[in-house]
Amino acid sequence: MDISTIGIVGAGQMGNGIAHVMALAGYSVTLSDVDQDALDKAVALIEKNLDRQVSREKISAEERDSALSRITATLDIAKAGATDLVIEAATEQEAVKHKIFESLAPHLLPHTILTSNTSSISITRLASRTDRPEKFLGFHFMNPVPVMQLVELIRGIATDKETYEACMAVVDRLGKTAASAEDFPAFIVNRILVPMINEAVYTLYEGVGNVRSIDLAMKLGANHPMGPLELADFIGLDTCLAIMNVLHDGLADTKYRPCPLLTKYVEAGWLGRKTKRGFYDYRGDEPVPTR
Ligand SMILES: CC(=O)CC(=O)SCCNC(=O)CCNC(=O)[C@H](O)C(C)(C)COP(=O)(O)OP(=O)(O)OC[C@H]1O[C@@H](n2cnc3c(N)ncnc32)[C@H](O)[C@@H]1OP(=O)(O)O
Ligand SMILES: NC(=O)C1=CN([C@@H]2O[C@H](COP(=O)(O)OP(=O)(O)OC[C@H]3O[C@@H](n4cnc5c(N)ncnc54)[C@H](OP(=O)(O)O)[C@@H]3O)[C@@H](O)[C@H]2O)C=CC1
Repeated sequence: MDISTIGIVGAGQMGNGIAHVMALAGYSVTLSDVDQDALDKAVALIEKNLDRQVSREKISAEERDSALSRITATLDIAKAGATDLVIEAATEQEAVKHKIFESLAPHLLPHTILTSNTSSISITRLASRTDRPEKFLGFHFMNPVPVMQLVELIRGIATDKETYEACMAVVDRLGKTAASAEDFPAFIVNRILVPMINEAVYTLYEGVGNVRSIDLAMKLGANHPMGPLELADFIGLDTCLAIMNVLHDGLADTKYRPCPLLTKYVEAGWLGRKTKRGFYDYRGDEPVPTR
């Protein structure tokens, strides 16, 4: 099946990155959100990131302009539904995602493939509430989308071969690499990465190190490009907590217990970079550790 139009639901940090790479690869993109402010910010950020690519001579000014002309931002979810491939990239809450797939249902074309960029939630369960579980796939990009090479593809129990192959062809056209994961809580990357981040928060909670020393230790001691707390702020602490809850509930093992300190930051609304405060405070010129 040939895919030329893409609908993205959710214009947060992942939605804007996915719109960016899809438009650059020549797809016609409809980006939707419930919030006009989120849409405006997403388009401005895409423009800024494309400009940076032009200034670093990764793309030409013409490629930037035609990519931008292929993106339509809208509050109308119906327009995102009437496309060849829908990628849901809204907040990591199962109820929110079910509601989005329900709202999309009347607007889908008969051949529309439905996917979710979820970090952790069961693809089989999301698919089972739609009219097309065989045309449903986990399409999991990594953050920042324009930079990261990997896309995890997760088949639900009913996903058919044609759907998987059509999405694999999209990954190829983006110049990215796919890894297949089975549909178990948090798939591959986050099953390994997010418990490590949670352990870093326990390390902070128990006073083994402070924010700076924990991040420094993992950057210089394990050659990670970002320390685990810096990375948690980058991902979003609400998303990290949601993933730990899916692992804890789905695998029923206490080793996935979310650290109470992570919960406390989320309860405070200190969600990391996106709210300008998390394990670091980003309101000044330089990030300042909050512990
Ligand atoms: C939670 C989930 O479900 C799954 C996940 O995504 S988990 C998170 C996975 N991601 C990671 O682990 C990221 C870890 N961090 C890194 O790899 C690096 O710190 C990084 C790539 C983000 C930045 O690298 P860096 O060397 O410190 O920064 P910098 O030199 O400024 O940037 C490198 C390139 O990335 C680009 N870049 C950096 N941040 C970007 C962003 N947010 N958006 C777009 N492009 C970005 C820069 O423009 C630069 O591009 P060029 O090479 O074309 O010049
Ligand atoms: N952050 C990361 O590193 C990664 C995240 N993911 C996954 O991608 C998805 C999005 O994450 P991310 O972009 O970080 O989250 P963000 O919080 O940055 O963005 C989520 C966006 O979805 C919007 N939204 C909420 N409800 C709806 C709705 N009903 N309809 C349309 N839009 C809605 C939010 O609007 P508002 O702000 O108004 O609520 C917000 O603009 C999640 O499933 C996450 O797990 C996957 C890979 C990496």
